[in-house]
Amino acid sequence: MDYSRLTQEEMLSIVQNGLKRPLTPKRIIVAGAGMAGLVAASLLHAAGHEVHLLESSQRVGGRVFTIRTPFTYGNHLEAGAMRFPETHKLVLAYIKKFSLHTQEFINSQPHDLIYVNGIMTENRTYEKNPDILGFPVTVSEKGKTAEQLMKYAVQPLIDFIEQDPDKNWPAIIKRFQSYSLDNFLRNNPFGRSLSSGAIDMIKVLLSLEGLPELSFLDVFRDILIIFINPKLKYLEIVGGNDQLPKAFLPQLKNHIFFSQRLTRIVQDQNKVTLYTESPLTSHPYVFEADKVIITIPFSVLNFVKIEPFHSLSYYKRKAIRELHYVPSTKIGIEFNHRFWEKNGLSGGKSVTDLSTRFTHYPNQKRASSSSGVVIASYTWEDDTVPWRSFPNRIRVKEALDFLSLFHGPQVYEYFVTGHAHSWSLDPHTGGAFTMFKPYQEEEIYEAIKAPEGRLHFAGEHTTLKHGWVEGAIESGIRAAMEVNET
Ligand SMILES: Cc1cc2nc3c(=O)[nH]c(=O)nc-3n(C[C@H](O)[C@H](O)[C@H](O)COP(=O)(O)OP(=O)(O)OC[C@H]3O[C@@H](n4cnc5c(N)ncnc54)[C@H](O)[C@@H]3O)c2cc1C
Ligand SMILES: O=C(O)C(=O)Cc1ccccc1
Repeated sequence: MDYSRLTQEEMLSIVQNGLKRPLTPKRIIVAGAGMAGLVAASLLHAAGHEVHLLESSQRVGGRVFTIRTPFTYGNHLEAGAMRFPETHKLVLAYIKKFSLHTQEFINSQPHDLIYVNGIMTENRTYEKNPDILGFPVTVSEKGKTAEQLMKYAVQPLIDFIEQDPDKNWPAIIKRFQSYSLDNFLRNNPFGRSLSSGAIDMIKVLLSLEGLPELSFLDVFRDILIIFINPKLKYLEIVGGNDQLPKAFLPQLKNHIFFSQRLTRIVQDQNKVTLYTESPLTSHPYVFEADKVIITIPFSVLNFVKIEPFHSLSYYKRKAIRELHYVPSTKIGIEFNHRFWEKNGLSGGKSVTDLSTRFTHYPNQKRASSSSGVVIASYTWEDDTVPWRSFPNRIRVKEALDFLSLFHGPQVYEYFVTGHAHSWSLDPHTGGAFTMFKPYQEEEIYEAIKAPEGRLHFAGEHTTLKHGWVEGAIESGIRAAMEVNET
């Protein structure tokens, strides 16, 4: 059975009630203690299997990564997942299951600053008169915001999907999986092609300028449907999103081997043998299992020898080689006074065509201290490449200088400290999240998630919710069902 066809209701029921008890418990190893691995291990352990996790780092959470050092106590940088759309019901179900406190993640608001084409304005002014930014749009495109222009280009697609999602998505994939984002916007199949000025406006204001060659469908599904919906609300966990992966520790802490980097997998008729080494000491270890769930990002799975060669299909190996991981860098800067709040920015963001691109301000209305950490820069794909080349010290300094263009020299007066995380330099992930290139959805999506003998696969990359915790959870449930039922 293809458990990736489980409905949201079926998955929510599994989160609440667990899996059915197996006839014969198995020895199961889960490689990777990110959200996918934790969910799969939690469900299988509760069902009665003997479960262990192998994790190369020294923490759980993976790309849910709340960085607290070097910031003042109570402050942190969400280097990975920072916002959960209210439509991501599986994330919300686990937040509720663990009784975690949330608050609104304010994704945008009227006082958001925009500094583009040398013009400084606020979101509320731009929304009334988008042409203020000076993009060379056509007469028919005048008076429309980037979100409105994007919606105009994709509305026929949204309408077709809404008619009958289950029936229509396969046809959409067939017809549009060859389109890159750029190609779809320039040669719109619905006769709604946009001018290059309008496309520039969309790419700058929606932070898409770095990924025009990526699959239009993937960008549409993972980013556009979400970010062009002004009514959609987002949540964050008060005190740090890492409380979500850490909430699995009471159940799993005695079943996780940390600092165990998987280097080799050998499967035979009766078992799987896993070879690891400690990244700290290079000491080798060996583990055996009846079934294995691999949640390791394919970017780093390329460095794991999987034997015998034909224990993986041609298309699985092709997928592991080819799957694209978007680079991303986040730079957090702590200030001892939340000066941005006097401009009405509690939460919300600044958007610019300068190298910092998106800046996110913390929602700290209830904070006890006067300090706060701003995500001074959040970049994706090509936009993040220049930031990778600098050491952290320079990244923080450059980001602070860019911030001074928005907020003046007070940024230097209130500056406390800063820290940056570049995901493509992270040896545990090798990138931020997957995004398909054109044609990959039809060519390798099924192979990415398909089991291969005793090996099962989970992780955000094995779903069509690339770049979201919801996808990781969904995959963990699916893989747990596969292992439990076979
Ligand atoms: C910059 C950024 C921003 C994001 N923003 C959001 C957001 O706002 N909202 C949202 O919902 N999602 C967001 N995401 C996506 C979300 O964080 C991920 O989709 C999700 O956390 C992935 O979980 P996973 O279990 O699939 O993979 P991971 O979390 O990567 O877990 C894989 C685990 O495997 C371990 N590992 C790697 N190699 C080995 C090895 N050889 N041996 C053993 N263990 C190994 C890793 O250390 C890691 O713990 C963001 C991600 C990034 C990077
Ligand atoms: O919310 C974010 O910042 C994310 O990372 C979500 C996301 C998912 C897929 C592509 C880009 C961003």
